[in-house]
Amino acid sequence: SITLQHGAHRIGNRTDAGMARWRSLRLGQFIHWGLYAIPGGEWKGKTYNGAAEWIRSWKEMPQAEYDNLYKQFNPVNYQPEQWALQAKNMGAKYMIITTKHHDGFCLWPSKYSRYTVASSPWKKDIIGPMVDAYNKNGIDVYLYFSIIDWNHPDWRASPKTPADSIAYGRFKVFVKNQLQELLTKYPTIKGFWFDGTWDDSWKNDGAFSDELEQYLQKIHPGLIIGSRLRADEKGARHFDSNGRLMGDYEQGWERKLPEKIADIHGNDWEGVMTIPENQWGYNARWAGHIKSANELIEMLVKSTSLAGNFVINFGPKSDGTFRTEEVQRMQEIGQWMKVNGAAIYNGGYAGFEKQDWGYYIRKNGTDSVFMVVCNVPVSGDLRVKLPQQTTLTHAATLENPAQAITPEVTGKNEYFLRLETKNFHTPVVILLQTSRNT
Ligand SMILES: C[C@@H]1N[C@@H](C#Cc2ccccc2)[C@H](O)[C@@H]1O
Repeated sequence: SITLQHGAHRIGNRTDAGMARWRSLRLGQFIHWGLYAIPGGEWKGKTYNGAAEWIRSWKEMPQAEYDNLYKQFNPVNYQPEQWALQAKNMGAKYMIITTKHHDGFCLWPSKYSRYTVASSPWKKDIIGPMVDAYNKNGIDVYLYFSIIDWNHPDWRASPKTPADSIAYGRFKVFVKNQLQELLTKYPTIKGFWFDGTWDDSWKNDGAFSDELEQYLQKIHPGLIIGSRLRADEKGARHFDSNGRLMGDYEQGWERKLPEKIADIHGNDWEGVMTIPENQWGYNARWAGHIKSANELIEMLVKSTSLAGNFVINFGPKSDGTFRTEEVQRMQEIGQWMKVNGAAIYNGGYAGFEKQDWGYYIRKNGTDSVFMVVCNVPVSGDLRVKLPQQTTLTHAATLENPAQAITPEVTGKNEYFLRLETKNFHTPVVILLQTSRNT
């Protein structure tokens, strides 16, 4: 390995209580909300085919016109308490809100910028009431913050001249000030979710990203910050030039998930997922494949089975309401979580041989293992192969815990569980009590 000043400062996962809590939450809600919800993927009769929150970069969108959308930001139907209750009923235990996306518009009245809600017809702080409402409902809040800021005069993707470098130096002070301001105004937040850290200016300044992370931890000990913030002094991101994870969890799983346990290299990780293929902000026209509640539940189960968190994204409309399809997903997922949440919260890798019918999840630190059946075999027989020296002592679904399923023992550590019925409309969860033969 090579000597690095600004690589990973810790080997292995965090072991403190704050990180253990993050690890137990498993299901999060992402919210992308901002000026981009006003055009909603369309402009003057034309449809933007990219991600709605990137419409400012579309050649058909005059940047000055986009930058003036703040004069229309007035979410008269914004009800943070309703948002929080809806998230609670979905079973989300944490929420990530865009305080500022790449367009630079701040959903809080920052004293370091005029490009904020304070300048809009709405005038009031959006973030504060949201943090309060979610915390009141027992949901932790993380603040999304984009380093890229297309609106700020000192932002540079790739400084070319000495003047660029001086401007970008001012920009770094602005970033540090805004982050300190967010921590001061919203002290109950549990961490930052950084984005927009791929440009040269950031990638080639590993020292600053390192110093910034240490500064934030100093003023707010225990903050949880993913790997996307950091670069090392050689421009390596997420993993330093020695292959070690920087930050508190791997934050690269965006619209994709690991397939097997080897893919996570023992690191804490989090997957973030859109319901359409690639829309984070509100898009009036949802085209392409729209994920069903069952698809999202299976992704949540898969993530939990691989010891990771799973965050589902929602893009509220400019008036502060959610589109019907998103409300339906939250309700359907919530119904499943009400019955089966015990398999998700505090769930982790079981260490059992993967079977075709679905996923194993171990309740962390116990001998309780859940089978989540997503693919019901036409035979109705579920094969369970246990590790050596492990025996099955009891099995029953979470839906009918009093109705034990008598396993058929077929050989060394192998059982078949027969399902009473094969017609399920959502993944079915069976709790296995096992014991290790010491
Ligand atoms: C969490 C997500 N990250 C942002 C992005 C991006 C992006 C930008 C360029 C190439 C590939 C992905 C999206 O706008 C959304 O905020």
